[in-house]
Amino acid sequence: MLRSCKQEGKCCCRQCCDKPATDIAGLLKSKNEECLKQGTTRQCVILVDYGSSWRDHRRFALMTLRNFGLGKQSMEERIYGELSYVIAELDQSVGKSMSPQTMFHNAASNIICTVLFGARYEYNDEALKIFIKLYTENAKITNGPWAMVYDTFPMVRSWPLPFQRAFENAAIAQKMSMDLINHHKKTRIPGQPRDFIDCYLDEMDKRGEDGSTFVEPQLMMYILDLHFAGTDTTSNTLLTAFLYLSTHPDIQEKCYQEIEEVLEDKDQACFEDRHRMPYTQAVVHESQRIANTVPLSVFHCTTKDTELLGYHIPKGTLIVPNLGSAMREEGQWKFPHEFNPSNFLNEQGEFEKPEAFMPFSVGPRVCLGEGLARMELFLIMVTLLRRFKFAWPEDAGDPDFTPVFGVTLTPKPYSMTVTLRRTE
Ligand code: HEM
Repeated sequence: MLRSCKQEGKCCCRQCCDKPATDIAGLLKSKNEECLKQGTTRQCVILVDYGSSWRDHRRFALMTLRNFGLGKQSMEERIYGELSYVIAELDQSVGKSMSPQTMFHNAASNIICTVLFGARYEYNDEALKIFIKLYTENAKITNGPWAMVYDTFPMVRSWPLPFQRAFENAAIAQKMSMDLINHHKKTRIPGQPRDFIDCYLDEMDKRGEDGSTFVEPQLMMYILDLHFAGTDTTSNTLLTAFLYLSTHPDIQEKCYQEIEEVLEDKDQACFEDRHRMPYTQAVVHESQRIANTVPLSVFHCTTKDTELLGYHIPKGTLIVPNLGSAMREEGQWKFPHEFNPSNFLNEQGEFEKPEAFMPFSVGPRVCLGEGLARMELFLIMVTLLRRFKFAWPEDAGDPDFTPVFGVTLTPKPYSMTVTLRRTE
């Protein structure tokens, strides 16, 4: 299939995921689903099959995110609120080297937490540390060799092998999610939602109990879906971006110059400013391309017999969207194998997005948090690059760009030195 796509000069992944309607929007009962399903009878959005429950929950989340300010100023304010803590942490590292590993996870987690639970956690809060540990561990286990063993040999599933860790983690996360819901139930005023949980509880009241898919166990899983999806993805993309920026000082400097020129005396950037910053936009996108954060997307399956590039694909076939291959495919990119913002710039230096760019996937199951993630990446990168200069430490040896594989790709732990450019 890849060969016929190449012959036609088209992007195979896009043609596949973007098929009309919902031909491949289904999901098989995969090992991932089985893994995460243990201990609960519900799934919510990410691993749920195509159908009315998925559609209703997806619509509800998009509407609720919009009501809490996505695309409006209030989401920018949430991001800037969290950025002030990131800046405080980096301020303490000025003149030294620091590892950004947990900092970006904490920040991304807190931004989505303010929408979900109406609260953020201090960076040394035990609950935040536990959430992040559970998510990062499970992101590796569920696409790792032990998950393959689990999937291939049903008889070993109850044995005390390392995949049991994923179930233990899921059980702890579910309990934490349920505690948050119970706390909300005690403190909420119906009809006056403070956050996503309150909105969902209001929706449950509205729909009643007659066959509605809006029920508490779904809410518990929904919180975890959104919290995990909104944390490990954005943070690993930022980690990759700063790994490459600290090792490519020329690119970092060009970004800084453009940001300063465009913002002049303005205290901070807004998301709209991206249209006046083609080079920085290109760097943000190039970071996402090279990060290849969710390399195999979420596994789909065909919902009916379908045709793709002349191939017949029967209903129920497992589809693994290889987003990573699209984002490095020769013929689709000027510089497929190097970190080079020119991949997103035309001859006139204007920002241009090739169709093979699909870190959020495409089609009906496209990432639900794309808008939020894009806003976070732009505002965080612009703000930090304007205030600080990041460099690869002289004594750190050669950088290792090989990521650690999992549901998400993670750069190996690294440090960068931090210098202050401006104080206000
Ligand atoms: C750089 C950051 C992000 C990347 C690269 C990313 C990527 C992806 C990808 C590849 C998928 C699978 C789409 C498919 O099945 O075809 C996905 C699904 C999803 N993402 Fe994201 N994501 C990011 C940030 C976020 C954020 C911030 C949220 C939270 C609001 C989020 C929530 C979701 C949800 C709920 C789904 C499941 C959608 C569905 O099946 O209907 N993501 N994401």
